[in-house]
Amino acid sequence: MIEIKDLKKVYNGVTVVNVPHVQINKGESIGLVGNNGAGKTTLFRIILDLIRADKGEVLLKGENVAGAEAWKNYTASYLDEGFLIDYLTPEEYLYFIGGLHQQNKAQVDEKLAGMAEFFNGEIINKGKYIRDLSKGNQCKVGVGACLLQQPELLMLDEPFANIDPSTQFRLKNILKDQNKNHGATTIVSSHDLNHVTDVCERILLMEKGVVIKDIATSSSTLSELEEYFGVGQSTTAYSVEIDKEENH
Ligand SMILES: Nc1ncnc2c1ncn2[C@@H]1O[C@H](COP(=O)(O)OP(=O)(O)OP(=O)(O)O)[C@@H](O)[C@H]1O
Repeated sequence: MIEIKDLKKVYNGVTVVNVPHVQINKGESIGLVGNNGAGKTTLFRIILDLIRADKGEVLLKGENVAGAEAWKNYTASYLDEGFLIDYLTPEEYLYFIGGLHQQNKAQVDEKLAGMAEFFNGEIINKGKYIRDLSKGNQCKVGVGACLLQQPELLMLDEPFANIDPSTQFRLKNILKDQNKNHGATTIVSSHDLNHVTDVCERILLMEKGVVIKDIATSSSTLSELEEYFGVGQSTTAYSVEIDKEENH
């Protein structure tokens, strides 16, 4: 489905993406993790032809995304609020997106009805413009717009970051459903290792632009990632410091 070949992106003399080769097969669920500045969003942007690489290429179904159009028909993504149209209400925006995919109002309404739980009564017919929604509710609109498109490839950049725990739970079920029941290939970046290992069968770990680990998710993946990020370690060190201070 996706082949990344010899990809490099350089900003101000610093290589921020450097991926010699990664192949993602149809139907895979990919989690992209890595510390701040690791290059996750830049990689997403190159895959979506929002920015151009300095070297190399990204092929979707064998076609270089840079300059091609066909991939836009089967790819849906939400990276940030820049994907939305601020002066529209959510329903105006969602009808607009549905229209781009040859769906009439009734067809969009039917799909939106299926998203009612995910929207949690905060999105549709609330008399608010997208610009006035909270970041989390804007994210729901963006994800909703993706789902309307019934994409073969769904890409979400840090979708769990601003949404509440109930919505996180619902989004995880949506992602699993898209992947298992609709055959979608999903790529989700996240700093939440629990969510990403719960939802994704394969984890790509980026550091300084390089994919340094490519792991098939297993029962040990979460602890392996926690160890890499030093989550357990730093928590323990911090507790020891507190214990020391409390004993003085
Ligand atoms: N337009 C730009 N100009 C200069 N440097 C940039 C630009 N866009 C990204 N970078 C740099 O590229 C590197 C990778 O950034 P990127 O946003 O892809 O990381 P990330 O893994 O998504 O980080 P985060 O987890 O913080 O969202 C960073 O050092 C960033 O400062």
